[in-house]
Amino acid sequence: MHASRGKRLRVLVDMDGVIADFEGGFLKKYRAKYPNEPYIHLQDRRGFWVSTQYGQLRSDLCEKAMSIWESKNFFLELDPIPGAVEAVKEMSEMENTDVFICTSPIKHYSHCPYEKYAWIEKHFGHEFLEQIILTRDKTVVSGDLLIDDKPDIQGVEPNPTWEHVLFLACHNQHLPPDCPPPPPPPPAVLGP
Ligand SMILES: Cc1cn([C@H]2C[C@H](O)[C@@H](COP(=O)(O)O)O2)c(=O)[nH]c1=O
Ligand SMILES: [Mg+2]
Repeated sequence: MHASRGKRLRVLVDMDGVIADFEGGFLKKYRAKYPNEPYIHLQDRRGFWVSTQYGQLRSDLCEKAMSIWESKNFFLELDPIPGAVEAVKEMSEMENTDVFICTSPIKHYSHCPYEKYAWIEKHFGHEFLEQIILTRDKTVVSGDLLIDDKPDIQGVEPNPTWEHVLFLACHNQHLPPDCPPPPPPPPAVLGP
C-alpha cells in the first residue's frame, strides 16, 4: 500500500524487550547482587513493570530492582534478543523502508542514554547511530509501525500515527490478543 503511493514505510523498533534482553539481563544481575532475596522467574513475570511486580512481592524489592538498571553497565551489557539484530538489519535494507530504534531512557540518566548509544554502535555499527530516537513519549514520534513489547503505550498524543505491533515478551505473553492489559491485582493480604 505504502510503496504504491510512493511513500516509504517507517518502522520504529523498541530496544528493551525487543532487541535487547532487558528481562534476562535484569534477572541475572539481580540474583548476583541479591542472592538471598526472593525473585520472580521469567515465566512468572506479569505486567510490564518489573519494579511493580517486585514491589508486590515485598515492598523494599521495588527499589532493589531499580538499583539494577540504574547501575553502570546494565544497559551496555544486555544480550541481544536472539535473531533480533539480524532481523532489524535485514529490515533496514528493505526497499522503501526506514528503520529507527525508538527507546525510552530511564530518568536516572547517569549511564542509560550513553549506554543505549554504545549498545547500538556495538551491535549495529557506527552508521546506525543516525537512526536512534530516545524519547520518554513515543506517541509524539511519527511512524507507520511501532514494534514494542509494552502493551499500553501512552503519551500526550492521543492518536499516534503508528500502528502498534505488540512484541511477545515474558511479561505480556498471557494477555489476550488485541485487549488492553488487565488492571493490577489488589495487594496480597498477608496472614497473621
Ligand atoms: C521493566 C521496567 C523498565 N523500566 C525502564 C527501562 C527502560 O529504560 C524503559 C523501557 O523502555 P522501552 O523503550 O519501553 O522498552 O523503562 C523501568 O523504569 N522500570 C521497569 O520496571
Ligand atoms: Mg520495551
